[in-house]
Amino acid sequence: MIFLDKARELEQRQVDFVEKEIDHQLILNEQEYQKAQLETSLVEKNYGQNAKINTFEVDDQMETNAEVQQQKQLVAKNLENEKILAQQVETLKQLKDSPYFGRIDILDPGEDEPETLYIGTASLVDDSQNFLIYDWRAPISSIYYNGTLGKVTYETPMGELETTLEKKRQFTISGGKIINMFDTNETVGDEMLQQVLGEHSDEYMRNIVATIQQEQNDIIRDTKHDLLLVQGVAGSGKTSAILQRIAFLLYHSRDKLSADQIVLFSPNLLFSHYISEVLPSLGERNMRQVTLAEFLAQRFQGLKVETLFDRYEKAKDLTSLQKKIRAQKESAHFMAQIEDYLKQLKPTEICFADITLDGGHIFFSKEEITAIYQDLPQLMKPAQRFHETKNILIKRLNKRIKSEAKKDYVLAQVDNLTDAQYYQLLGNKQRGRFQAIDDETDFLARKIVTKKFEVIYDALYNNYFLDIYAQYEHFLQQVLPTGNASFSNNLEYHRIALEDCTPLLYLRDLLTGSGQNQGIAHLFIDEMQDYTLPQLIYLKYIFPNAKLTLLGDSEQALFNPLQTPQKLLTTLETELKPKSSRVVSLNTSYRSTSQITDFMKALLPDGETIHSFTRAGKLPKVIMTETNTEGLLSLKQELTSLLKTNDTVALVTQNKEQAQQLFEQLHREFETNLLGNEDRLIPKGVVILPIYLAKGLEFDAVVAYDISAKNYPLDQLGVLYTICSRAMHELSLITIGAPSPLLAQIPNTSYQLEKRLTLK
Ligand SMILES: Nc1ncnc2c1ncn2[C@@H]1O[C@H](COP(=O)(O)OP(=O)(O)OP(=O)(O)O)[C@@H](O)[C@H]1O
Repeated sequence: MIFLDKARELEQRQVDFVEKEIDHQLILNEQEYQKAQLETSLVEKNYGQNAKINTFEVDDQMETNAEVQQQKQLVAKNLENEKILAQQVETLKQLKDSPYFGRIDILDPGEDEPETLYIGTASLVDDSQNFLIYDWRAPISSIYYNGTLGKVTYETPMGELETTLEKKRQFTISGGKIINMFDTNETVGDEMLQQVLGEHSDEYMRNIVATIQQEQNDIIRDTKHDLLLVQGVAGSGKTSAILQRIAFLLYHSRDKLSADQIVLFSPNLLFSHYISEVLPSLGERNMRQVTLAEFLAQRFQGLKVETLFDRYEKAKDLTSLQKKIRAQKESAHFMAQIEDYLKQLKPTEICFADITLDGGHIFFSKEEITAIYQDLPQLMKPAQRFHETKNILIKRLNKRIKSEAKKDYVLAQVDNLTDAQYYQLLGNKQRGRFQAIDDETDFLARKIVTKKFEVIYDALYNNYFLDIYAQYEHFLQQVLPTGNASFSNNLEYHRIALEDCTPLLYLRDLLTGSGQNQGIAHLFIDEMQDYTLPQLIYLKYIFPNAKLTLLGDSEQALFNPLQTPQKLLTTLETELKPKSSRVVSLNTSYRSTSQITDFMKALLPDGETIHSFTRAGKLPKVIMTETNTEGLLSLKQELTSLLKTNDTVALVTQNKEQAQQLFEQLHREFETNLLGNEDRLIPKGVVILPIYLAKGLEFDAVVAYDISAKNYPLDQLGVLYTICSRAMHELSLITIGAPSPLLAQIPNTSYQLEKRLTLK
């Protein structure tokens, strides 16, 4: 005990010492920051004055332009500098509160004395280049996450190194004071994790760097594979792992990779907001984030794109023929059929469209465009041929601009230009500096005509001379005639079904050679079980240089059938053709108490593979009622009781309709928030939301209502499992009438049963 107190005292002294250094660096940084701010404002002021210089005389104008450009560059450089300093100040402030969370003592081969290293969210180096804190992403820090005491190895850019881990210590430091510390031989000890997981849910997800588990560390630090498939049970830290992985990748390829080259497809806007603070808390900029709905809406402007949620809501009303058609459109084979279709497509079958000028006057007719395409060598690929057709059309447009510019009406317009219009059209050119006066007139006349024909250029640029909808219909008529009616019908009402979106885009992009983004280096897809193979194939196609990290849990599949991780990997290897791939399974659920995890496990036929993390809580409750009135009364009582000890209580429903109904029934008595598609914030108190909006989220307590045989037949397993797995500390299920058969397989020791019987 005395020894422990002594050790703690020594460690607190070390913390104090580091804090002093942080204070010192903070003062210096803040001074630098203020200096940089002052410099920027001086340059800006100077820039403002220069910009006011008389620009009527041509020479003055040239001089001013050059000076202004120089000033502009200076401002940009200063602002960049300011941004870096501001970021450093921010990092130092974060370190000041909690400088580090780990310590390792290592003895390198040939050394007599072990070296002590402290590990935190960022590195801290003193004036003599001594590392007072090592960034958690540094190669040596991997020992903290992976190693148990004794001989260990770690990867460095120069290859694998060996050392001996003599001590591993974990800390909780807050406000510069050690709250808790202990030595451990485990990878990262349970005690600290229990403490973190026992806390209440927050508006934002937190980073997990202090307690990353070994199997999560494997995902975070994997730089070898082009396709990393993570299949993890609910709450196993998939989302957490990818966010730390992004921070890791940014750190490791600092000079080659920027946050803009990373795209994360997230399940909904609530989730996007929920995870938005993790990277900034690690001193990194956020990656680009998009939902599939946003991505598609951008590409189908003017059409209402069916969302995953619409698809889910209407799934129950589909006829068996509709289901069959949808399954065909959602198969990888369908994408292959598009490729085959294009290989044998005749030029006359390409659905070119007229390009018209305002007022409907045909500028390039579809016959003219078809003829151009037809005359090009047959050996060319469709995309090349299309591209060449476009080039020829642009050349013809330029020729037309040239000849049109000579017409009298245009020359008359040049004569009538005001001074301001004249200078605006001249742009960077200097008045009176053309070789001949006619050149200047010709230049201006062409500018006027170019402006007039801008719509034609836009149409060419955007490939509007291809009627892609007609083309897709033509394709459907050839390969899946039964699938054409619904597509055409939707189009008439300016709608498009989700299953038609990616095949249509793929057809368009292959035909026109457009749509690809070579600059994206990493593509992350969360909740990948909700994506169809054509969607994944298309995303891989448009981001050809991106390494893929796909995360999912097939048990939480709301839309697609279950698949084992290995089978899924084989399918993805065939369809996405990565150079190297790896599947990682995460089987421990960290989110929920062990009682809730055990309950969820029992729901699943193969649930024994799930491990619950040892965090104790109350048994989940199953409240059985017989009538709607009784069910509602029990629900109100349960919410009241849960609100006493939980910040956020979520009533998660199967669909939007149920959520709306419950909101109507509750909002007069409870401060209740009904969450919809466009919501970004999760308020405290009672929130009501359909399951597809709760994907990826977690709440202190979850209530599932009316878990009756009618609402939850056996095929609703994925939905019920996902609802239950959103709960961190408490879970209650209320049944009305005959309970769902899904509850039958749960041993009655796994929950607390309450029966509310009607007194007749
Ligand atoms: N190593 C860890 N240390 C601390 N907390 C962790 C760790 N791993 C996971 N958690 C916590 O467990 C919860 C679930 O994590 P996360 O949301 O990343 O899991 P998930 O696998 O994406 O879940 P789901 O698929 O159910 O949405 C979060 O609160 C997260 O902070």
